[in-house]
Amino acid sequence: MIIQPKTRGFICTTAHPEGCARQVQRQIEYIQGQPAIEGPRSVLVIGASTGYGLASRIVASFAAGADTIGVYFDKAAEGARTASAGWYNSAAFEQAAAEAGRRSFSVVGDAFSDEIKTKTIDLIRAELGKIDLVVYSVASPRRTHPKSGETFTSVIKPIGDIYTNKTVNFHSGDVSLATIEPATDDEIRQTIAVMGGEDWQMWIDELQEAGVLADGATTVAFSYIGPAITHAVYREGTIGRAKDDLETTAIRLNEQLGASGGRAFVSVNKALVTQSSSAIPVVPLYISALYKVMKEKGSHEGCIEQMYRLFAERLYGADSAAVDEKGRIRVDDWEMREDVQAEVARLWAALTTENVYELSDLEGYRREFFQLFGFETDGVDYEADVNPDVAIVNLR
Ligand SMILES: NC(=O)c1ccc[n+]([C@@H]2O[C@H](COP(=O)([O-])OP(=O)(O)OC[C@H]3O[C@@H](n4cnc5c(N)ncnc54)[C@H](O)[C@@H]3O)[C@@H](O)[C@H]2O)c1
Repeated sequence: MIIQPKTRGFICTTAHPEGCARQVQRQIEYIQGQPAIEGPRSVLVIGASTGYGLASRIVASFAAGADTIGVYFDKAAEGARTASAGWYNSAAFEQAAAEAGRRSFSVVGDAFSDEIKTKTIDLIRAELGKIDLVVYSVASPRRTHPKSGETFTSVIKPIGDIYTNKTVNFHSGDVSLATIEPATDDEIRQTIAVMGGEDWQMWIDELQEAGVLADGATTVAFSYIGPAITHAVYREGTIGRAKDDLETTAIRLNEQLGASGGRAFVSVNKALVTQSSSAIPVVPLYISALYKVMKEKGSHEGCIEQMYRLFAERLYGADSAAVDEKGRIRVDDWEMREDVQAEVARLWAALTTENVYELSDLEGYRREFFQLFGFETDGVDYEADVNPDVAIVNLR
């Protein structure tokens, strides 16, 4: 079939297998051009099919030469529906890993469930023995609690006061004011239940109890802080409360794993175009302004560059002890540089519908958004007939 993008708001409901494969290949080639990392040998990535999770899996496999298991929630093609981007990404990753002689396995299903945890543990036992790095990179709008059965929905809202700021429709370029009502206490509770640390803690507990975590194992999950412009809707809003909970979980896990020489970290990453970040009001316009400034300064990074730096310099490098006052790794350091933020703030104040393509990299944002789904990728013939039905080798 001929696959074209179909968008609904900030969601693209189709994905292109060849375009996704090329995006994965581009990330692998970037890693192959970097020095190898003396790092983990057996890696579990939870939330491994897109964004930061996929990039960390590529780094583990192609820079450190590790065996990997990826857990993710993606759908195969069915009838007239294409598979999701994460499915095609993972198919391409598994294929490339197999060709490079790396061992890798995919577990597709709900990482929040007991069933997928048990399945993953059985797979580790059967194939890898023990894991020495667990990357937790799940981003989801919903979670069903495995014990109580309650389904929680996360919201992205301010806390306390109504919040108004600029936002952009990145398809049309319209800059307008978004006004968001504050969250209720129950919405805060539910957002923490989805995006906080409880599920990460459950994974580590269950891996440890099953005896499949190596002594000295490391685990890392991802957080975000960002500038004052986004604080009300992000760090001081509902999602920020969830990140506070994730960061508290890291401190607890660090003690828990520390008993056998292990470590747990939160890494604060840069704001980037991913399926999750495109759903947050205000943030896409901020990212567009940030990209403009960081590209001009030559310090722009995507997921793969961020994850390479995290592994090479922080988790397994000379700077492994470099954490902030709250024990967090900061690979958002270049984003948060004073000169970068001063320039972003200057642009932010001036941004309007009339000048948005000039003062920000909205065109780059829009293109990267479509590239997440395998569209607008160089070298792909989008008029050609493609088979949407792509198998994942090593799917368990
Ligand atoms: N994108 C950013 O700007 C940014 C910045 C800093 C930190 N982060 C954090 O990084 C982490 C990953 O975010 P991302 O932007 O890479 O998101 P993403 O949407 O690209 O990836 C999310 C991953 O989670 C998986 N997933 C979702 N629900 C699942 C479930 N129930 N079971 C199994 N897998 C599931 C998806 O399949 C996908 O692999 C999040 O904690 C996010 O807050 C993101």
